[in-house]
Parts: sequence; C-alpha cells; structure tokens
Amino acid sequence: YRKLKKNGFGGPTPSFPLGNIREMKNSMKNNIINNNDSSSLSVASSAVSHDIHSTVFPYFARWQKSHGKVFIYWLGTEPFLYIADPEFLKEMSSGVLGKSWGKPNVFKHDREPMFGNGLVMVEGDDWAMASLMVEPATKMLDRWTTLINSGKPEIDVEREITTTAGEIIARTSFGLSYQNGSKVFEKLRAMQITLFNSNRYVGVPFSKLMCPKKNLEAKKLGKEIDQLLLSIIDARKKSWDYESPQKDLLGLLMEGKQVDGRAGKSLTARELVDECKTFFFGGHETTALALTWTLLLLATHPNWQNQLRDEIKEVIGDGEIDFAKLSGLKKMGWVMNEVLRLYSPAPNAQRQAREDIKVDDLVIPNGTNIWIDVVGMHHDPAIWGDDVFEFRPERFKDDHLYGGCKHKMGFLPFGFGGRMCVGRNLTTMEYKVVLTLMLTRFSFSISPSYSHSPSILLSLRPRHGLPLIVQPL
Ligand code: HEM
Repeated sequence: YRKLKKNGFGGPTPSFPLGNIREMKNSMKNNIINNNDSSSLSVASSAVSHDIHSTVFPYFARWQKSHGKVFIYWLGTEPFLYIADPEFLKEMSSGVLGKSWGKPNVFKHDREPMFGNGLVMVEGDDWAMASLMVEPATKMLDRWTTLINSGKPEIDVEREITTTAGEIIARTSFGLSYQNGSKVFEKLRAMQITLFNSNRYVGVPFSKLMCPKKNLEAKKLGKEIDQLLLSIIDARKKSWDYESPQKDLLGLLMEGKQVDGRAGKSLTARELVDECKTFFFGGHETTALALTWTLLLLATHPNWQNQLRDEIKEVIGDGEIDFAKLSGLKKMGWVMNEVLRLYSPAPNAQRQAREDIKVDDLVIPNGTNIWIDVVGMHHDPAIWGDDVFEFRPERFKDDHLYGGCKHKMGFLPFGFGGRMCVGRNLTTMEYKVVLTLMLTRFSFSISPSYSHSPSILLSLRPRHGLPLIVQPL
C-alpha cells in the first residue's frame, strides 16, 4: 500500500482484511434497493437509458469522481489498478512485452472449475460451423411461432437466446446432441451462479474457509462436467472416423490439426476437457448477450429493425443463407459494434503485472492486478462526444473499427493486445446468422413488463430478462 502510494497512485483507503470490498458491496446494495424502487414501474421505449456505468459499477463511478480514471483499490489484500483512461492504457501496453503480464492469479482459483486451464484455440472450418448454427436457431424460432399461435406473444428472449447459443456452442465445439449439450450447459450455468452470485471475497485471506459450501458445490459441479465431457471424448475416440473426422472443435483438437500455432500437438484427455470448457463458456453467454441486447435496442429503434431487414433482403435474399454473403451485411456489423459499445457483454478486461511496469514517471509494481473498466470507457463522453449514450450505429459507418472514438483504446469489446478474444470471428458469424433468421421471420417491440436493469453476473446482463412482444411478419 505504501509502495503504491509512494509511486504516485491514489485511491480509496482500504481496511484489513477486506480491502474496499465492504464499500463495494454496500454501494451495490444501495443501488439494487434504488433500482427495485423504480423498476416496479414498467419502462416505456423512450425511457430506456443507456447511461449505465453508475448502475452496473456504482463504486467505480463514485471513486472516479474523487480519484480520476486511474487509481488503486483493494480486493482483500490484493491491489487492483483501475484504468478507465485509454491513453494510460495505451502507454502502459506499448511498453509491455507479452511476458510482463498475464491474467490475475487471484481469479484462477475462482474460475478453475469453470474454465480449467484451457486457452488454446483451433482454426475451425468456418462454413461447417455456420451451418451447425442454423438448426438450433430455427428450432427456437419455430418454438416462438408456436407460442405466438397459442396467444402468447410475450417471450423472454434472453432466456431463449441463451439456451440456443448454448446449444450452438455445444454443437460447434463438441458435436453434442441437444440432450447431452443441455446437460453440460445446465451444470455450467449452475456453477456460474454458485461461483458468482453468492458473496465473493476474492483476495481476502482464507476466504475459501468463509464459503466452504459454495466451494464444495462448485468443485462437485466441476467434476460432474468433467465426467460428462470425458465420456463424450471417450465415445468419440471409440467411433473415430479416420476418413472424415467430425469438423467441430473437438474433432479438430483430436486430430491435432492446428492448435494455437503448434501444429500436430496431441492433447491429453484432461487438456481436451479444459479446451472444450473454455470454448463452451467463453462462447455461448457473451454471444447470447450480444444478441439479447441487440433485440432490446432494435425493439426500441424500429427504424433500425427495418433498415436491417432491407439490408438482409438485398444481400442475402429470401432463400437459405449463403454464408459467403454474411460479410456483406455492413449495417448489421455497425449495429453489432454499437450494441457491444453500449452493452459490452464482457464489462472489463484484466491483467496482472509480472514485473515492474513503467508508465511515464509512474511504476506499477510487479504483482499488481489491473482492472480495465470497459463499460466506463465505452460510456465516456470525453472520448465519444455528447451523443455517447445514444444508440447510433452509423457512428461505425466511416470508422468501422473504432466508431469515431477519439482514442483507439477507447473501444475494447473483445479486449486488446495478445490476449484479445479468440472467438470474435465466430461470434460475428453466429450473430449475423441468428439475427438474420430472427429478423426475417419476426418483428420485435418492447413488452410493458420489461424493466431496464443491466447488471453484472460475470457478464453484463438484463437482471430481469428481456420480455419482448414478438410478432410474425
Ligand atoms: C460477443 C461475444 C464475445 C465477447 C464480447 C468476448 C469478449 C472477450 C474478452 C473481453 C476477452 C478478454 C480479452 C482480453 O483480456 O484482452 C475474451 C477472451 C476470450 N474469448 Fe471471447 N468474447 C466473445 C465471444 C467468444 C467466443 C464465441 C469464443 C469461443 C468460441 C470466445 C473465446 C474466448 C477465449 C478462449 C478467450 C481467452 C483468450 C486468452 O486469454 O488468450 N469468445 N473474450
């Protein structure tokens, strides 16, 4: 603490052993109480505010006011360097070689049951993957038709899309049937809720002992998931078709094709399980949330709904989707970027200094965790201008990468540098396939029962789901 202070970093005063956790929890609690007071009222389309930073991170918004956009806060006895200043981020990363930082160790224990140690990625066969997406999405839309025909046009699209995205990733990653896929999916979801919904005391000494039940439960779920995946891998090994192995992630990994640049490396069953888990978790919820928030924004901006429908007609036509044409859906790309800006499913990026890092005259000491507030930067009028809280996809028209942001490090939905998201191309494809299918069959408007309450459960999600009124076209 003294060293960081001497090095010139300010921030809220921590106490032992919780650091600033109590303040963070209290500030969240007050926020939820305030939100619940106002959210009993339904939200009119025009009243959906995109100024969400102080709702989802009330403590960061408050600390920013007194300590600026770069400061230190503490989770237990772990220091975190908070950054919402893209220029600082740029200077910090420009001087850093890959090995000078990694992902925070302090989260490792927390996330291990969920991700394992999997991090590599194969280069998939894009078209084969895209075709695997159509069937689950079509099944979802058929279900919507049945619901509408039975007089229930109000559908919680968040729940529906999350299930479908889970199914899609289960198929694209390990060729799972719906049944097996949904088993893994349910268990992963249960684990996520166990790990992230209950009280978290990351960084607090002996915190494992504070929530023994939660930890046991997560471990048990982790083992069950591993068992399920191991049995799937085992079955695949037994029925391996040497002539034409299945073109999903598991098939590619088992073939030892191109893995993280290390061609031909064969992975152990344990490594395969971890890869699949990483892919499965990283791959379904973020994409589902991108689609979910998109439907909210399109429901509140019918003009954009129509523009996208026109574009689909022009580029794809009325028949089946020709995947080679997806890149022609330019406006859809702008909409996706604008949604990722306003409602970034991954609300932050994290690093940990592995050696001292110098930024101008400041030194970030070895071991310091780094927390980059992506939501904070995406909602900062200083770098986006006065229309920062408006849904304006056209800002990506002339600057499709940065949306006219005044700083190249100000738009980071997929992170940055060498640890950037490896699934961003796959996501874009899934987004375009599913949204095309949805928009060609239905129109969407906001349900009177929707209450706007974005919140963080590892990802940025609508706390009460997203009920929309869905009408066939
Ligand atoms: C809208 C969808 C998605 C968003 C917003 C998103 C966002 C992110 C972010 C912010 C990171 C951290 C980057 C950093 O620390 O600099 C990340 C990493 C990662 N993502 Fe995604 N992601 C999405 C979809 C996917 C998909 C579909 C997959 C897999 C198929 C995936 C797999 C991964 C993996 C494996 C990493 C870890 C990379 C590493 O640490 O080296 N993501 N993603």
